[in-house]
Amino acid sequence: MIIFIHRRDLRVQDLAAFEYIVRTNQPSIHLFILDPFLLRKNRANEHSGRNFLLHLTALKQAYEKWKHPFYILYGSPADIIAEVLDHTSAGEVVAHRDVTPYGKQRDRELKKVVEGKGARWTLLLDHLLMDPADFQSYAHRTEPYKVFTPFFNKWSAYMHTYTPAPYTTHIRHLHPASFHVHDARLHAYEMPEALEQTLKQMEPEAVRLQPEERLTTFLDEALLHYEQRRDRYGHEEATSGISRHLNVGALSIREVYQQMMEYPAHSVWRRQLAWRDFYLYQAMLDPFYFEYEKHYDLEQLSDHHFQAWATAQTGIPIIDAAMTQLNETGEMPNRLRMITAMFFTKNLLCPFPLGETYFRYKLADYDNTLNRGGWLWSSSLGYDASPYFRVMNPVSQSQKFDPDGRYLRKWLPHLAALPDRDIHLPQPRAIVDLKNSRARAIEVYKGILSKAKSNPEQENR
Ligand SMILES: Cc1cc2nc3c(=O)[nH]c(=O)nc-3n(C[C@H](O)[C@H](O)[C@H](O)COP(=O)(O)OP(=O)(O)OC[C@H]3O[C@@H](n4cnc5c(N)ncnc54)[C@H](O)[C@@H]3O)c2cc1C
Repeated sequence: MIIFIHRRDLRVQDLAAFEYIVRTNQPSIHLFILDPFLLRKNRANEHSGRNFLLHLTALKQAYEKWKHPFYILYGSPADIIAEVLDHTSAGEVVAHRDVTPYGKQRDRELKKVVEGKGARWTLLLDHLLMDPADFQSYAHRTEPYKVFTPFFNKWSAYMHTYTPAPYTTHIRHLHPASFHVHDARLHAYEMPEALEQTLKQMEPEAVRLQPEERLTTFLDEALLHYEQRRDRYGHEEATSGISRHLNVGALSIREVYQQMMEYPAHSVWRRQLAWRDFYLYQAMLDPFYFEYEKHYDLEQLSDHHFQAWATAQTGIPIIDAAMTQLNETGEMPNRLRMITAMFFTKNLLCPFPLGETYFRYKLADYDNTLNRGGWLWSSSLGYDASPYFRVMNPVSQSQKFDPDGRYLRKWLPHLAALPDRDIHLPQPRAIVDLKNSRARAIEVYKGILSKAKSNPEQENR
């Protein structure tokens, strides 16, 4: 018997693990462990936590539909797996590989516990389009690519040869197994009443999620115009909006890729999927990926303006509109993520990890690896990042990508009456002068980069 632990793979078809289990022809117990560590700081009530719990509710509904038992337990993953192994005859525990520092540490502990009980611990790759190890050998490389364009060229050739087909295994092909969760010791790992209620209340919304429909609608109706419209954030539906489903695994990346390839005008959007693979690949192969800040002296930066930025009180309309959208809905279009992150790190001289952490709670589509990639790029502190002397001007960005101020009027109704000519301009109460702060940022970041304690980019190239 196999125990399968769902993590960021909240769906019931096209999973590497299902394919693996069906080949072993063994019954399987499927469970999800709600880890209190990942729900700390009221995460369940933030957009990122809610998006995850919503999809977990949808997963529970899918299991109910297919009548395969599914257990949601609450507590330390290592403790829970030890108990489940003690209560079942399972000889193997299977999960998909995680790339974050916490995920890797958790999996080391799980491996120890599982092997300590005489069972087998199996980790499978599921959430990238390509297998990084395989890709490295295809590219004849020992070090990971650090620059996107050469990576993308090789990735394109690789994908052409090894097009990732979705797995055809579905939950209905597996043999369900169950165990007695009400045993006194396992009872301790039942979900707290409040969380159970939260999931219950999410049921009607979970039914309406339908990630596949969202993908199909985008491909049918918006893919053709993606290149022209993707930065026009005043126009909704210009981008796919699939990230909130993709990052929790409710959509399979292989399925997305296969469907996209059926449309001739896919090249620009495909490149975005390559950025996703690029960051995930870096996170797996570059030991510095999650600790870039340790290599720089960020002492000249401060959290002085953090509150004003986070609460949309900077007096720069495009920043305040974007932060209002984020705080209210958990969404923010890509161009606005770049602009707000660059404004935060450059004009406001705030350290990027502070903004990165804020996005962690607020973004519905939060993904540790992609969020870090975006913040490293915007702060000019990662590899292949925006150059330190490039500081986007929020006003000209706003004039260029939202010329009629439609987005600003939606999120900042108190400015709605202003004419198009004025609506983009800093308010009299603006907390920084854009020109002076830009000049200061260039000077400060030049210093930070030249005095890097050790240069991860060089060391690791
Ligand atoms: C500071 C900052 C923080 C970010 N944090 C996150 C995050 O936490 N989670 C997240 O999914 N994305 C993040 N991004 C990347 C990007 O903004 C989102 O992926 C995109 O806005 C999602 O919208 P969409 O699904 O409509 O994308 P589309 O434009 O339809 O693109 C399709 C898919 O391609 C991938 N993609 C698109 N742009 C990027 C990019 N720049 N980098 C990596 N992958 C990309 C995503 O998986 C996306 O769903 C961040 C970017 C920045 C600048």
